[in-house]
Amino acid sequence: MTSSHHPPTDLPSVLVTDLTYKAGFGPVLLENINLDLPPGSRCLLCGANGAGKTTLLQVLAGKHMVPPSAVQILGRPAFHDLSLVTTGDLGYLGTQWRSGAGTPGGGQPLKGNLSARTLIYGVQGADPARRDRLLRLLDIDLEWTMLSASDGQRRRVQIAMGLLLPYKVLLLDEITVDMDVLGRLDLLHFFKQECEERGASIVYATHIFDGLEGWPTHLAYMEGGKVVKGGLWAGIHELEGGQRLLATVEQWLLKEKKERRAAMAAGGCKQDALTTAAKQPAPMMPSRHMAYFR
Ligand SMILES: Nc1ncnc2c1ncn2[C@@H]1O[C@H](COP(=O)(O)OP(=O)(O)OP(=O)(O)O)[C@@H](O)[C@H]1O
Repeated sequence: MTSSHHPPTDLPSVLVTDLTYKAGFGPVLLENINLDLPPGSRCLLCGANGAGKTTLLQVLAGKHMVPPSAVQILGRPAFHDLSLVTTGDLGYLGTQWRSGAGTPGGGQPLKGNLSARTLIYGVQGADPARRDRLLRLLDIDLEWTMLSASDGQRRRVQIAMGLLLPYKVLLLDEITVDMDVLGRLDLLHFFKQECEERGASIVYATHIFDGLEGWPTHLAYMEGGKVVKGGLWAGIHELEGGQRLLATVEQWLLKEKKERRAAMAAGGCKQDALTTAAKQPAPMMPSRHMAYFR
């Protein structure tokens, strides 16, 4: 099946509506998130460690079940419409090596000492010109083997595999972290071209802001599972007048840290009570099932 089954429309590339998500019986990890990214968007997803960026990207990638109306990618429900992945329309590149590189649904660890050539030429349906362009861009030696390549070299091969098919929506989770500065800037430039020339959309989670000035069209800043600042880049008043991105995000993070510490100090007595309760012996439970929760 090819993406020609889905003719171009004016639909948003990514539409998230009142998304709240919790993992099984666990805590709420994402709360009341709204996001509307038209074709051609480049959205910078940022926030402190544990803010929920990876969780949100994984939900957008269709890895977790949410109501079809909560997350629509190209007008199709992210979890329920498998064709998003099988056509290559939706790509996901995370920090782990995934068997279906660049696509959700993988997750097997890399096994065997495969060469870059085997991996890259193994991606079915890739356009040879696009493949050559990516090999040049990422400066890949096809003779690299994955067990002897460096982290950055392995990452380059992974990125190339993930980009071989011309995605319409690409989700990136900290993928440039092991790359040298030149490789990183070249890649950012390539992504910008893809959005401007093909109308692709990218959501990019990162803590590295070097070279990002002028790159994003949208921002989503997360705190505790919520998007607390977001929308069109031009509409974010703190970033007006050439204010540096790093300095601005640093201020937001500092403010959040102070508020979190103040809340913890205020909740000290409550915490003590919880700790005391936790130290009590677990009650006897009559069934094996309930014993599981002790
Ligand atoms: N399956 C799960 N069950 C319970 N809690 C989880 C689960 N997955 C993630 N979390 C918690 O959700 C929160 C958000 O995690 P997430 O990995 O999305 O953060 P992040 O913003 O990507 O962080 P970082 O910048 O460190 O990569 C964390 O507190 C994490 O411990």
